[in-house]
Amino acid sequence: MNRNQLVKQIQEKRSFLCVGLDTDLTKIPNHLKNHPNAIVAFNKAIIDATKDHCVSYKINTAFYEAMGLKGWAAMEETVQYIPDTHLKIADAKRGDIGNTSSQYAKAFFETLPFDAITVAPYMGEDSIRPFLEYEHKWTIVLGLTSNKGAADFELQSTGNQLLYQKVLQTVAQWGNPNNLMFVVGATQATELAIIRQIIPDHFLLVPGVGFQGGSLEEVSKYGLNQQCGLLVNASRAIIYASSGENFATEAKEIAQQYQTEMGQYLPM
Ligand SMILES: O=C(O)c1cc(=O)[nH]c(=O)n1[C@@H]1O[C@H](COP(=O)(O)O)[C@@H](O)[C@H]1O
Repeated sequence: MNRNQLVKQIQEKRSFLCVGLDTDLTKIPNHLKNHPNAIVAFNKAIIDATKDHCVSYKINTAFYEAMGLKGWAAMEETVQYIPDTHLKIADAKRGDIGNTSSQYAKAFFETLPFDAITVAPYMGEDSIRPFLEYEHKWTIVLGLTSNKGAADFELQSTGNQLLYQKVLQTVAQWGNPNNLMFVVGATQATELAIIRQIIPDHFLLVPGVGFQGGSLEEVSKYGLNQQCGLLVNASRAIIYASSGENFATEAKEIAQQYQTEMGQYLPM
């Protein structure tokens, strides 16, 4: 999916919501737990219920990898079920020497039909290049993350800027706003004004609203650009909105609430 297609989806739906499929067998409703393909049944119901209110789905691969072969199969079936109108993100946080990153890129962009993958920048340019070589695919590099540990490295000073700012500035030169996004945690909304000075045009993937306490209003205030430029992710707040048989209806309700609020903030 290219940038124009993504922006068109956002305009049409008046939503920049990304639903996170962090599906955990221990947290899905009891009535589904004995289903022979429980994770997929849960994900399909969530996708059916929320697809009109979001423009993207993010599959956090850890939740699937933790289940071994069955989990990997569930991930494959889930990503194939996501409509092509929606940006399909593999939240895999990969990155290794170039030779190995090429295999990660192949796994998620060729073997699996993802549009985007999250990547850690620590190993530098050659670890990120193989992902950027794919046309119409997106590399989403960790910038300023939502967790407490962001203070350990990302927020440390390196001369006249913070480390995460150096990452944004440097990585932005390796790609362009059509194939590169950055992760910025919603809990870091006040930094967004500075971030927009460094990368005014790029899309940002912003997790951390809902359970982690980030504010959609703040994120929108400081993070929106003329083409929206934001994908705000919520996982647990949506998919576990209810642990009862009405889980999909409740998920839809929360997704719709996000959509309505986003519509009020969108500049276009
Ligand atoms: O890359 C991510 O998606 C990510 C980066 C970050 O800084 N913080 C963060 O929470 N995430 C992911 O975003 C999702 C947040 O989930 P909820 O807190 O349940 O909405 C999880 O899949 C996290 O792994």
